[in-house]
Amino acid sequence: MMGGVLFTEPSRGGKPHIKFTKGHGTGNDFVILPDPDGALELTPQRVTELCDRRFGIGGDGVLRVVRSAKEPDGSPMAAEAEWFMDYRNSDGSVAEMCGNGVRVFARYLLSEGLATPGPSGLPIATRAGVVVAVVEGDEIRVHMTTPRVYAASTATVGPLTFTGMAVDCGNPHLVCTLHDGVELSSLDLSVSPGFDRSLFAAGVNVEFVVGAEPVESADLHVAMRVYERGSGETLSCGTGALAVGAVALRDAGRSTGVVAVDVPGGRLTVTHDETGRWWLAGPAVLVATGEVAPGPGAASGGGGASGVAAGEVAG
Ligand SMILES: N[C@@H](CCC[C@H](N)C(=O)O)C(=O)O
Repeated sequence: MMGGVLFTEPSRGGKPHIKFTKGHGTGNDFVILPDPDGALELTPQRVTELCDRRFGIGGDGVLRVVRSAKEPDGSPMAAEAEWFMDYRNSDGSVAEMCGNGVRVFARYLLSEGLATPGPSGLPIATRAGVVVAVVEGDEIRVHMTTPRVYAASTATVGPLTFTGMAVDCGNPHLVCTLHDGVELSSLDLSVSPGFDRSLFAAGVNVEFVVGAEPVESADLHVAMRVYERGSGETLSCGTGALAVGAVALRDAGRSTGVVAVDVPGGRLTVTHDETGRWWLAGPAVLVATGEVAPGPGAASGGGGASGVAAGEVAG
């Protein structure tokens, strides 16, 4: 395990240094900030600085680790889940849920000894409700909130228009199936796909999906790429995979089943089981710890670049 970390401590020169851990789930990467008592003022600017891949630590988002009781969005769930995942996209925006993030968040809590799973797993509060994480070796499997497939819509990528289904996974998704002859790798996702802003007033995460060769471990197998609201194209999106899995099972006329979802960063597995639960499973890895020197005025929300003062990489 990496060195133990907990929020700020007076450090060199008397400046408070913020401790962080870096982690990822299938290449969807996060800066994890322990803030058990909710003392950290995490402005959108601070988030963008931390997530900057050249001037900061780099990440698709930030996971602030705060006790539910200490966070207004989390306190209604405090009796059910001690810890709240405060998720921020790399552009500083707040999101309701992050499927890879919550798996990495669980790995972090367990690695730091901040939580012990109960008989049914480790409950974690999110803006989309309480989810429950279960460790299975290198993988973390999460009982997610139920995805709701609710409307047909379209997305555009350059001159191409794709039909898709809107899916609510706590956060918004639009799952588009590619037409025959269009390669997943050919899509230019360097800019946001076009979408119906009257349907997705708060923005949307857009998944592009193709069928893949059967695999033994799953009933269905697909591959996807994603353009995430607030982060751009990422190597993986857990809630995106959940949305894709829900649409794939629905299109196959199946009420239950296992869907292997290949993403550029690896494979996630979505399961709808006989009890009606939806599960998301995949690897969740912590790769480094370090300290960030707050920039000038950062504690009060001002600017300043993040300076990594010290770090340690997991072996
Ligand atoms: N990568 C995440 C989703 C993160 C939030 C999303 N960009 C949004 O704004 O809804 C995942 O693994 O689910």
